Amino acid sequence: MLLALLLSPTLFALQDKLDQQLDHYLQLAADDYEQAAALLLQLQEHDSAEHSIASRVRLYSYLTVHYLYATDEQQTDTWLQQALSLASATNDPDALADAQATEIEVLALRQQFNDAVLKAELLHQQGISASNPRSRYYAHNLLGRVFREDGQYELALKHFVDALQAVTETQDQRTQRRTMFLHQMIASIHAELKNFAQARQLIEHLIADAKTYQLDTELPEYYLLYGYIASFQDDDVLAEQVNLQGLAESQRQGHAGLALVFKNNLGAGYIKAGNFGQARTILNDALKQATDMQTPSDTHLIRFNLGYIDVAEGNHASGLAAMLEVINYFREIKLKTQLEDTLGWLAKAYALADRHQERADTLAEQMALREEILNSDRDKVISDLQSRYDNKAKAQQITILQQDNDLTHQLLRNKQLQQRITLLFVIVMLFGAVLLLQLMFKVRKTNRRLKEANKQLEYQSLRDPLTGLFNRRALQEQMQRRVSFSRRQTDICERENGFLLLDIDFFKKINDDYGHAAGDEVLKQLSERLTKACREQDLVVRWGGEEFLLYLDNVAAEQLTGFCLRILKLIASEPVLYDGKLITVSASGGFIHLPFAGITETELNWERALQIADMALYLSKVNGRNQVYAITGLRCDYATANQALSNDLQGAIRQNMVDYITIKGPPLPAKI
Ligand SMILES: Nc1nc2c(ncn2[C@@H]2O[C@H](COP(=O)(O)OP(=O)(O)OP(=O)(O)O)[C@@H](O)[C@H]2O)c(=O)[nH]1
Repeated sequence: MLLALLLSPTLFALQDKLDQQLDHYLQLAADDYEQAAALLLQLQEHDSAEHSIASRVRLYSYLTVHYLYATDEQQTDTWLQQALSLASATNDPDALADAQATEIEVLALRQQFNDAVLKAELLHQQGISASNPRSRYYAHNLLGRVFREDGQYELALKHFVDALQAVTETQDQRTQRRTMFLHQMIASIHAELKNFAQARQLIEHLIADAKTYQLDTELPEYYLLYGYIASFQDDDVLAEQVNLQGLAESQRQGHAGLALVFKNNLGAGYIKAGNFGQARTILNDALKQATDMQTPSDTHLIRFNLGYIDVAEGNHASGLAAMLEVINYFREIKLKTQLEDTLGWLAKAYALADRHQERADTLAEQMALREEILNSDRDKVISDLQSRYDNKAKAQQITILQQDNDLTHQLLRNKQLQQRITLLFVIVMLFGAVLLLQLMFKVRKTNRRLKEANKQLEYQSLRDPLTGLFNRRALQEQMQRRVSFSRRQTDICERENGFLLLDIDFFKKINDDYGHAAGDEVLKQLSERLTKACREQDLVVRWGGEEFLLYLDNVAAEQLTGFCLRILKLIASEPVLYDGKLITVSASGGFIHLPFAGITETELNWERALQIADMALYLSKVNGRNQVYAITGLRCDYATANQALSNDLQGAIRQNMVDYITIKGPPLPAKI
């Protein structure tokens, strides 16, 4: 084999034949598994005590791992026991390192991770004192991987560095590949510890080395890690570029599975950049491929990412439903690490959909799951340090969301309270307004009633209850108004007002003949007749028992006779009908103008004028009744007539001091 020829002659000299054949086996295993397996089984058959203990233990170790991969448990255990017992019996440090490392590898591959870590820790404490660099490399490499998976990154790093030291002492075909593998491990630890700068430096060297040494087969894995680091460094352009290279490389090498991972990672990158259209295109492509390849885990992951795009593009319900379906799948198959990651994205999706409570719940579930992962030995690998970082941030985020939620609730409660208060206020105001309106109506009504009552009272106080005519008080008020008006007006003398005082003739006899009620009826009917005869501005007053006073507005001297006659006729022409009986009625009157004969009212006021009218009425009575004596003027000056006018009108007439006219009433109808 060309590769074998390149091996160092010095190293060959130190190795026995079995060792050389085992080296050959390793080289074969990298290229042709079948041939390598066949060689190993040959070596098993030809196992003999001639070979060095270390070589034999190495053979048993290789057989153990071979049977382990072939899932032959019994053979695995047999050869492991052989290796262990031979190594411990001889106490050969190389043999011990190989056997113990193999035991750890078996435990790890059988997923007895606790035991693997325990043994690894024992081996670490005990120290690896193998002189053979291959054995040292193998043991340190294995411890590094176990501790890395256990999240004990410092220990892992230490063993990878030791392994690196050991590998530099080996100068064989595998040295380069082993060195690069160790660098890849160290880079991934840096990445997991978020030392992205160092991780990136290492992976960039590795990619360059892979190209230099034409180890292209390693490139897709390197690109995967490189893309991952770039994405975490938010170098999205580089991440996309690297993932595209990785995709091309894995497609070129026919690694369909890896190509699918790159497509998904490219999609995730586009989602991160908010480039949902491009993300959807590549993820749809990946989904088709994943469905064809029947890889449910990838299919679900891609569907999950597509669901997130839906949410981000506003299709909350369908997107969240798709994401939840995937989450349920991860729940079912108990892929805790995947589930934990996806819960983080689901929380983001809930944030986009403004569903804060669900977001808080999801973050809480994610945190609980992370806790569970931390406590579960098998999955501890993927989480730990980062979890511890993130959990704190998540806890804070949950508290903030919870507070946010509480605040929203509080605001909602406040709003509801405010609405209730407003409603209450409106109701109170409405009630108040209604009460106020009612009160206003009541007040108005009361006022109206009061007004009416006042009016009534006023009416009653100024009216005669029997006839409804004004009473003496009304006249007095009218006269007071007249006095105050005349003080302000100068033209008062120009207005010729007049008093016509009327008294029913023989009224006592009417009462006596027809009864008091008949007398009342006469009073009422005459009142109506007088009211009709007068104008609105005139005042018709019941002056006494059977006496009426007409206070007349603006009666000119020439109208006087006509007016008085009309009144006398009104009373006497038509008898009063009462209880089927016709009662003949007449009246006598005395008239005087106010002001009288150009005399000021200060000298001759309305009361004195009325006295004169009363005296004129008396003259009507004594001179035959059914007539009016109107005193129309003076024939002498007032000072001369004053005394006689005060108490003896008859004397004044006799002394020719006054002008007067007599208006005779109509002839009375014959009594029935
Ligand atoms: N029915 C009725 N009679 C009244 C009323 N007021 C006064 N009288 C009566 O009117 C009568 C007036 O009588 P007199 O003063 O003698 O006068 P007269 O009978 O009219 O005689 P002369 O005036 O001289 O024509 C009295 O009998 C009173 O009782 C009243 O409101 N109703």
